Amino acid sequence: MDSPRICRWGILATGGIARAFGKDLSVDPSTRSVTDVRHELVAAASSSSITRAEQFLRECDAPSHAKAYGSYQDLAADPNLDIVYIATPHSHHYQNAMLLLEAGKNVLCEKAFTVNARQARALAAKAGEKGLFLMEGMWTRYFPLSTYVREVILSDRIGPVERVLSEHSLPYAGRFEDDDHIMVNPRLAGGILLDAGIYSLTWVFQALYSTQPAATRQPPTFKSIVAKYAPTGVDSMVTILMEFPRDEEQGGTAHAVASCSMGLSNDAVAAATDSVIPNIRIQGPKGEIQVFPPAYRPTRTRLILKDGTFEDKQWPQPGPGAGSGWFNGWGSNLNPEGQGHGLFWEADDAARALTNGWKEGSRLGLDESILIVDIMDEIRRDAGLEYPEELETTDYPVQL
Ligand SMILES: NC(=O)C1=CN([C@@H]2O[C@H](COP(=O)(O)OP(=O)(O)OC[C@H]3O[C@@H](n4cnc5c(N)ncnc54)[C@H](OP(=O)(O)O)[C@@H]3O)[C@@H](O)[C@H]2O)C=CC1
Ligand SMILES: O=C1OC[C@@H](O)[C@H](O)[C@H]1O
Repeated sequence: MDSPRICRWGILATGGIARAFGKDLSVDPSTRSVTDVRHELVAAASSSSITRAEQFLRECDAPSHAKAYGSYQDLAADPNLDIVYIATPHSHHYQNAMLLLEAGKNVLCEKAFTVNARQARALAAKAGEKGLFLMEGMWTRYFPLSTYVREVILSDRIGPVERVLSEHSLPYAGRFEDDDHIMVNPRLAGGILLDAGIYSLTWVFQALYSTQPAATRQPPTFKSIVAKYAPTGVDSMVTILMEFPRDEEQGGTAHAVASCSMGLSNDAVAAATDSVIPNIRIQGPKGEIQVFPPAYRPTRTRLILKDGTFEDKQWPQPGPGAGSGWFNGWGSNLNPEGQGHGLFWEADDAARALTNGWKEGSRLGLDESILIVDIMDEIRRDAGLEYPEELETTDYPVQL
């Protein structure tokens, strides 16, 4: 057997998800039956201070030779990296990714990919021009649970999908210390759509778009309703009604409802209390596949078929991992000590792509990332939601 390819990672930013990702890189891949790739955290940069980057590397158990940088520019100039993971707020993804691509770095960029689709297209074009790998870090697509759900759909066990109900809310309202919080600050491209709605859309797209034949699948038409968070004007609740054309053989259209809220508790409370209420339901004429909360990191599915089949499955994240100590807004520890977080699945996919010379993620290509940002653009436009000009621009470099 060939020895695994070691992928040398840099991490840009040192916040919550950066720490979870950094810790996941050190989880032994054999615990998830992965033998072709391994990861090494070899550098991290903090825009706050080099001391912060040093502390971050220690928290992530990075090897002693890992380099700490006090600026993102210094990280971009490091010649010893295979790829860089961007973990800044949405507002900064475009500028950060452009910095890295210009410096010749492969990039894995956290969701939501960019503030708008013009920026997503500009990044895809830059990556293409430079022959670099570029992927949106929509980790949920890479879980074995998601592979199983897609297989259920592709194997026709529930028949052609007719409807998807997809919900992801976070119980944050009233819990922000101030209006600078990442979730509600327009200067950080806050708002529930880019933060959480993208997961509701992810499940709709896994069921009704990426599982359809590439040659015939078509973008949906849709309508949306948006409520706003009064103190800052960002979106606080979004409901999207979608209609997907189906191919000639299936006929008609499939419907989807994708919703998200920063004030409701159904997702997090359901996860904390082990509720039996699914928040994703993918329905066809022969039955349905359900996914239980939270939608971004589900660990439980249920298949119910009209022939009497009842298939419950648990999908714990492998470990042992270091635990990120990552709490949701309801106080539930989403990644207790001893468990992996689950970000290693997307890291594996990116590392595998580098080995094979692929330029995009295998479960979410750039075209689909761009299409989803296009939809979010239109929802924001219809609701009169615009971020500050320097966040929406495709100019580079712009100081934010
Ligand atoms: N996949 C998932 O499950 C999750 C994904 N996310 C996504 O990850 C990204 C970051 O979220 P999260 O880690 O929660 O955010 P945090 O606020 O915890 O961290 C963001 C980091 O970005 C850097 N940063 C640079 N400029 C700014 C700025 N002007 N204001 C604030 N931070 C800045 C800081 O690092 P430094 O000072 O070191 O430069 C900061 O620590 C978002 O895109 C979010 O949607 C978030 C949570 C979960
Ligand atoms: O991606 C995310 O998943 C989990 C949420 O708690 C967080 O707000 C979001 O950014």
